Amino acid sequence: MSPDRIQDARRSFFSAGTLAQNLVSQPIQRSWSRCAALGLEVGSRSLPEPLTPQEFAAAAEEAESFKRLCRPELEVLYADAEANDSIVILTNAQGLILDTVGSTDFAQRAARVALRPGVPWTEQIVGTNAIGTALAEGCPIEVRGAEHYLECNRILSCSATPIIGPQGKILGVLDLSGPAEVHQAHALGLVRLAAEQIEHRLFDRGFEHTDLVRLQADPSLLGTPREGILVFENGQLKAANRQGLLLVGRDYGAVGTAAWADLFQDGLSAFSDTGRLRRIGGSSLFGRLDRPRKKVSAISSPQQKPVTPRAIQPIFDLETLKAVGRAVRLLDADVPVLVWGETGTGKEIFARAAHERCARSGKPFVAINCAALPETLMEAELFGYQPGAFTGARAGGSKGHLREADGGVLFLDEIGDMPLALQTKLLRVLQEREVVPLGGGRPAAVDFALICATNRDLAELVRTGGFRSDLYYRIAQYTIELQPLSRRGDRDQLIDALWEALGGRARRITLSPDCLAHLTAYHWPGNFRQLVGCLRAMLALCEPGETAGTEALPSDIRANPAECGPGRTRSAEQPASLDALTINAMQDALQAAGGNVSLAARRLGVSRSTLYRRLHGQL
Ligand SMILES: Nc1ncnc2c1ncn2[C@@H]1O[C@H](COP(=O)(O)OP(=O)(O)OP(=O)(O)O)[C@@H](O)[C@H]1O
Repeated sequence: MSPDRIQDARRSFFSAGTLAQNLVSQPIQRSWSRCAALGLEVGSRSLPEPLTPQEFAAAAEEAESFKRLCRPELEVLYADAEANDSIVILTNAQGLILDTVGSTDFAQRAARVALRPGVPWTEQIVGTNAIGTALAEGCPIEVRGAEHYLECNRILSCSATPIIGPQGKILGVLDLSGPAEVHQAHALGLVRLAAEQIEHRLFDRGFEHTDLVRLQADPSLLGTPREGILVFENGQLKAANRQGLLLVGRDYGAVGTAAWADLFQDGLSAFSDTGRLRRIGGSSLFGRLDRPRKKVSAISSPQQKPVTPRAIQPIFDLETLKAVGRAVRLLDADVPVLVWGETGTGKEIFARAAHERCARSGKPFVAINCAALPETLMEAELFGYQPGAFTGARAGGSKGHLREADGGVLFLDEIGDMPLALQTKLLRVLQEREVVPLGGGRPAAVDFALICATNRDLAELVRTGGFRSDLYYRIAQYTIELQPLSRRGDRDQLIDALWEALGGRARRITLSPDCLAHLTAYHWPGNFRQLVGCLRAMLALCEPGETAGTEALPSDIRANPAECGPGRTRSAEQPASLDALTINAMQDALQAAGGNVSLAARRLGVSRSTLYRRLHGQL
């Protein structure tokens, strides 16, 4: 919808009180009417109240398994969001923002209208918006600029979709938000696809005792996230995904009410495991039946126990494998290890690999991201607390992550973001090997091996007073540096290995030589995270047996000519335009910074996202 048409629609709705036909979509019109009926002030500038840190911690803990379930898709979208000055948002079923990842620049702008973790974005509180309206309408929606009810939210352009559980209950919302002036035509498609994959994974476990039917009009899509799923217990429809219901022309109202015989002409017991299924009053479909394997009593509900995302085996080059070996020897000798690397270079994956191979492998691996924990909660989360230590504390108290790591390995990610007061406390634990929980109580002995990680210059932080020197010398006895992908000369082999690990070969999807050349030439500022995310997205968009050409690539990678990656040479004969000189200067700065976008942007005196967008032809 063009901005002018939205303005016309606003004028007729807010001044004349009428809804002009077709100026904005029906769902937006319905939402405006709901907001008007609630008496929301369009010009209101008061921001929605965030939850208190304790309330937010409780909500985040409750949603922990849901967040874990959505993590692979968040990583896929993260790469796209960072490149497009946008953020990915995950909320719970009440529209409370649990997580945002993506462009730091845009996240800061979004925070000015309280689009940030800890704030509920329901229609009742912030008027028409993609998250709240997707919840109210129960379907995917895009809300652009002035379609937002409140004037202050016009700076946003957001696409959101509810994530729906097997019984039709909304579990949360996935949203991609960016600046209103940039129309991201593919954003809604991307979040829908991601939600479809999350919803599909919900059927991986918990339905072993039931008849689970996979459906598709095209048999080659059976076994992919595009397939429909219907679950029957004693012939009654008990669960389904959206695609499954669409294929049989029903909605979630059919779950719990419809029977097999209402949907198909062929009897369930007569259906052999794979074949055609004739619908009642419709065309036939291809189906595959997973027959029950376990007794009902042994099964817990899939919503209570969502599956953990399918992770791929890490792929290490020889250098990294040797570094893992060194880390193992250090951990076994009780020497802390510091892993340094740009974002997404696989610092946590590296730490996990070292844990799996070290003497403490049978014991816990506890990973804590010091940048992700709100400062107010970090102390309680790390050191634990006594019952009633503070308002909002869990009744039984908490052991704390340091004690949870007892016997195993503690991984402190983004250690450079730990507040100074906690650095002092952590140093004491490392020296005395005991933890004193908040609110008093007896000190408890702890024994863990320590791996810290950062993408910051800790020595510089020490010089500027942001990091305690004594803690620095304690944790940085041995530093391992992980190379950014921009510096790796084996990117083609790496892409090939990741493609295989992600299932590309198993699904008979090949990368065309041109496509592989683009992927190889690209400098991957988001490193493994961006590369894995990009390959996952390409796999999701390709059909089995297909060859992925350059059209399957995200636009920024496609726009980066294969021969013009880092290390390209400039022709001395060609006169350079101002624009070309700027781009070249940016590319040189990026190369000089070893591919570190933040560092290059700092040196050039421009923002990270300006550098990024400029290099990818978006400015
Ligand atoms: N060696 C690897 N092989 C395969 N995939 C990897 C590898 N390293 C990282 N990844 C992928 O990249 C993602 C990010 O990895 P990880 O969280 O370890 O990076 P990080 O350097 O700790 O990131 P950050 O600095 O943002 O904390 C992983 O979830 C995984 O998908």
